[in-house]
Amino acid sequence: MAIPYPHFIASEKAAMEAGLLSPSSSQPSLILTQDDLKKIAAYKAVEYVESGMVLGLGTGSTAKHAVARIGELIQQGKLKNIIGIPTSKMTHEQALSVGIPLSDLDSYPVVDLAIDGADEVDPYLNLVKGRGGSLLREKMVEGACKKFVVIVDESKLVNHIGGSGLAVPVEVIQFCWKFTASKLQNLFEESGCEAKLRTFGEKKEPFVTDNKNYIIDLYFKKSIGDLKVASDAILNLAGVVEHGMFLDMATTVIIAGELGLTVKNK
Ligand SMILES: O=C(CO)[C@H](O)[C@H](O)COP(=O)(O)O
Repeated sequence: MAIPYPHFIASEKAAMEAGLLSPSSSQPSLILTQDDLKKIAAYKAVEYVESGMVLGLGTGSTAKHAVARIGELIQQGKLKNIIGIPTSKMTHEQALSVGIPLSDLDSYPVVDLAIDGADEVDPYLNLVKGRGGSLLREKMVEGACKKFVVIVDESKLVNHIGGSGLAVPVEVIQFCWKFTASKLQNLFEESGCEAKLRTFGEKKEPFVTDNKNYIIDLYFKKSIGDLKVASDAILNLAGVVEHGMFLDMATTVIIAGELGLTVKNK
């Protein structure tokens, strides 16, 4: 998606660092893609990183720009003694490839800062995550961090979680997943909920997470209602491992959009 973007207002520094703007251009005039916006938000978030930090490394097409940038700054000697805690096997691979030393929550139970994308962000900074399938490890790592910076382009902003009509993912064990899916759907009957097993490929094989679980995607026709009540009800079902609503977890959300960067703090 190309977004016409004639006036770059708030994020010239981030755009320059992201290689999207030359320092010599006096009248910035850019056509930015959605991926450019993701990169700008990611580079801005990396400004929060300091040497010596234990860092939660998110997963997805936005977070991958942050991981690449952190690797670049380590290679340039501008960041030292960083320990990365990846939130997926994919991010683990990428972080190794760009030279970020890695560890895990067993060795580092307190994470200084995590940077990750999101699928939805509401006005209270509640999130939906996990459409990329990594919600369990993301919730563990991001739940252990002192500061959680979320990076999104403006297409991720919603008025109500689940209100976009797109998936709210729930990670479930494989055993009798149909039973769990029907329990989930019944929980939210009044919200017009449809529970669907996530599949991939032409053969529609079940998508299997890094933890060898399945994902049931919940689609809501009407409001989910109170998010904390919904969260507790989902987590109370045997067979459910975790869900993708990240309530009251983000401390900062960086949004890249048509008018530049917006930074929202809790
Ligand atoms: O939760 C996630 C993966 O489990 C991602 O952070 C989320 O899906 C956003 O991804 P992207 O930056 O590719 O839009």
